[in-house]
Amino acid sequence: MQTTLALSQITKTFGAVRALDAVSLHLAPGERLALLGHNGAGKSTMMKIILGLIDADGGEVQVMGAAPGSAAARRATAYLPENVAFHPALTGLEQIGHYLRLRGEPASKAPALLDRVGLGHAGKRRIGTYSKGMRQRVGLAQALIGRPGLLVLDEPTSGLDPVSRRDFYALLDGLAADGASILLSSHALTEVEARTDRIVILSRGVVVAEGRLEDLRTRAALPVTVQVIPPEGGMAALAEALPGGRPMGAGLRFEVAQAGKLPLLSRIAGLGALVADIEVEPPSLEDIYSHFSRRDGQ
Ligand SMILES: Nc1ncnc2c1ncn2[C@@H]1O[C@H](COP(=O)(O)OP(=O)(O)OP(=O)(O)O)[C@@H](O)[C@H]1O
Repeated sequence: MQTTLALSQITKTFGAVRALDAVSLHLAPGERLALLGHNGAGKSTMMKIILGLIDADGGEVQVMGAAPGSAAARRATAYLPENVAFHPALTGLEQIGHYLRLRGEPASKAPALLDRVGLGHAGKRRIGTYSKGMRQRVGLAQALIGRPGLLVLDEPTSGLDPVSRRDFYALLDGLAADGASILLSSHALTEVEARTDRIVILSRGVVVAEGRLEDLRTRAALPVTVQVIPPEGGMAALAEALPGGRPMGAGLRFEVAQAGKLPLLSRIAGLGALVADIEVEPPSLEDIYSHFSRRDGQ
C-alpha cells in the first residue's frame, strides 16, 4: 500500500508520563483521518513527532518516506496549529505573501491562495479586523502553500460557526480528492463522523480503536434507540400494547441490541393506528467514543 505517513510502535515519555505507548498508524494518499482523544491523550505529542518538533523515544516515523523534520518531510507537510496567530497589522495578502517568500515562492500567488479559502474579498484588510473563522482560513491558506502531500491540522474547526465548519470541510474534501492526506484532531465528534474516512481513538497514549466508523459501530455492538410516537392522547394505549418502553418526550423509547431491531420494528408495524411516527437512531460517535475510552479504564 502507498503510504504518506507511517508511524510504527512510537513511544514517548515525559518524566513519569507515558504520552504515547507503542502507537502505530498509517495514512494513504487522499485519506482523511480523524484523531480523537480526551485532553492529554497524546494527540499533540503525536503531531509534534510527525512534524519533527520533538523526537520519539522509540519506534519509527516516515513522512513521505523521509524522516520527520528532514527537508523533504517539511516540504511535503503543512501544519495548522490549534490557536493560529498572525500579525494583526498585516493584511491577509501581506501575511500570505510573507509565507510564500519563506517557502521560496513568489508573493504574487497570494491572491489565488486567499481566493481558494474564500478570503479573496478581504485580502487588503488588516488581519486584526478578521473574525476567528477568517483567521482560521488564513491559517489554511498558509498550509496550502506548495501543494503539501500531508496536512496536519490540530483542532482546525474549534471556535468556528457551523457554516464556516462546513466550508472548511468542503475545502478539505477538495484537497483529499487531489491526493493530499489529512490528519486532523478534533473534539467535535459529530462533524468528523461525516467528514473523515477513518477514525483513531487515542486514550492515555494508546490506540484503543481504529477503523471506519461503520467498523467501530459494529465492533462496539451498542444498542439502537427506537422512539415510538403515538397519536395525540394515545400514550396509554401504546404503552399497553407495547410494554417495556421508557416514556420520553411525546413517545416511548426502546433500547435494543442490533439483532432485536427488526423484530421490534415488525411488532410496531403491526400496531396500526396506535403509532403516529417512529424514529430509529443508531449509536452516535459520542456513544462509540465513550465505549472504547471506558474500555481503557477512563
Ligand atoms: N513537554 C511536556 N512535558 C511534560 N509533559 C508533557 C509535555 N508535553 C505533553 N506532556 C504530557 O503528555 C500527555 C499527552 O499530552 P498531549 O498534549 O499530547 O495531549 P492531547 O491529546 O493533545 O491533549 P489536548 O486535547 O488537551 O490538546 C499529557 O499528560 C501531557 O501532560
